[in-house]
Amino acid sequence: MADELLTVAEMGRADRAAMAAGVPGPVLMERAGAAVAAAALARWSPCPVAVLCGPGNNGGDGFVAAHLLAERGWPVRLALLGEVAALRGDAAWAASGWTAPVERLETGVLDGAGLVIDALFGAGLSRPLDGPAADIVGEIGRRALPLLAVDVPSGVRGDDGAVLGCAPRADLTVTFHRRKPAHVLLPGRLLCGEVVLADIGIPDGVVEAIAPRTWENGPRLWGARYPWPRPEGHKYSRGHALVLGGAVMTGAARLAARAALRAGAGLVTIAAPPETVTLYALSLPSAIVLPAPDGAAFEALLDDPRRNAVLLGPGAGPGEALATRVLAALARDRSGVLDADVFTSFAGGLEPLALRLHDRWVLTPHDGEFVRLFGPLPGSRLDRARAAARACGAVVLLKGADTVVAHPDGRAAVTTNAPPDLATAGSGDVLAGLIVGLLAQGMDGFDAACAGAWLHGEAGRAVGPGLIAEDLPEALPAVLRRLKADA
Ligand SMILES: NC(=O)C1=CN([C@@H]2O[C@H](COP(=O)(O)OP(=O)(O)OC[C@H]3O[C@@H](n4cnc5c(N)ncnc54)[C@H](O)[C@@H]3O)[C@@H](O)[C@H]2O)[C@H](O)CC1
Ligand SMILES: [K+]
Repeated sequence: MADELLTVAEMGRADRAAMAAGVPGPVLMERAGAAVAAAALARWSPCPVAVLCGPGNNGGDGFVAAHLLAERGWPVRLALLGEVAALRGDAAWAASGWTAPVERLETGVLDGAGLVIDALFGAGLSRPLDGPAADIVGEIGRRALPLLAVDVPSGVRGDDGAVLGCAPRADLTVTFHRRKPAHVLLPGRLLCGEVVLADIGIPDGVVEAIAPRTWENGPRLWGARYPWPRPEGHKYSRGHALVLGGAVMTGAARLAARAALRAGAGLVTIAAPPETVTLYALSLPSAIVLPAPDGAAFEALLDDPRRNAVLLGPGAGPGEALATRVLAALARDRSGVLDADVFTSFAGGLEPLALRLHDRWVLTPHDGEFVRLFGPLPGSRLDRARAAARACGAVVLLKGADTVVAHPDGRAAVTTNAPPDLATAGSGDVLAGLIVGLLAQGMDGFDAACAGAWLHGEAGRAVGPGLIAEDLPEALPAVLRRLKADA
């Protein structure tokens, strides 16, 4: 599938499994270095190159790439952090193939360079850059030199994309066999630039044996289960979403309801305060709008099992009334989405939710709402979303430029297609609507959250700068046409 994301430890297992399967380490390194050289040849015209090698196998890749570029007539200078004699294993083997001078790692090696190849640290980074490594990274930035990073930009932590101390901004990063979280989570993703994934001959069966639990979000993950309308279908077979409408912030539920319809829900009902029924009805002819003056009226709407998916939160106003409606929805066998004001209504009191939630429910907090409900959990966004999903029993979609979807069973997907234009009022309401619309059609919680997040990103890219939330549902038909064409 190649959308799996391997942790640094899993990548090490893959390397070892490949060697156990008869692919020697030097062959892996030779192929890695060749992929680096090929990427440089493809992207840049011949120019003086400064190859910066670290003391481990990342440096080994650099030695191989330097040798291959020099063979193609590129002027190459190579600088090493540490001594050649200190190199071990595959890196020592790679260095033996470099017969030109090995310079000390100092900023002077950058003089006249048109390209820098950063082979200082990769999977073995274990602490913030310091000393000569930090100095030369700073100088590369000051000189704004084009940079090709080997595996990851040095200083970026493979498992979460965090920057330890400092790290250069790469134009291109060549990584091997499978991408790591650092290539999709921020800030790592931004520092990597374009990521080239190179096959270094690790047998595919190796990944199956590792059975990774993290993917980059995309149609290959859930497309086979996308609920396309069937010829024999009708609106009642495409589910019925119930959206709780607010009395004041009516736009949120209207955006969500429209998005749910665009996502393909057969019917959408907005449960509205009586005084707002006309407003909702006028703005959404295809939605059913029913008055729900109190909790009992809302529960009466919930009691109809055809209303199989429920969205609560957007524009509902935090407090006891919303909490009561949420618990009423959870008391019935429904799927649904909890968003926005729900997290304030249950701030610090996850227990009542966790007792009733299951994995056909999706929570869609942004960072602030996440902390309000789950507290300041440690670790990366992947770690935190996973911990929250495990704690509450529902799928947790932690919104951001690198939205993470996590299932209570440990699966997680990172979404990388969201443009910054999506950071606008109402965008989250549309996302919640997309997800409840997909749930209504029978997608499971993890698939619906992943597909919703991806469609949301694609709609955002389709509209682009100047985007307002109202544009997003309208952009969906074109996105779905492309999704269907590519299926
Ligand atoms: N067969 C394989 O495993 C392949 C690996 N590939 C490349 O190898 C690197 C991983 O190499 P490794 O030796 O494990 O670590 P690094 O080269 O990333 O780090 C070297 C070494 O540096 C020390 N160190 C860590 N952090 C710092 C720091 N901040 N300052 C100074 N020194 C530091 C630590 O001791 C590390 O061990 C992987 O990224 C690939 O590029 C091949 O490409 C494929 C086969
Ligand atoms: K590197």
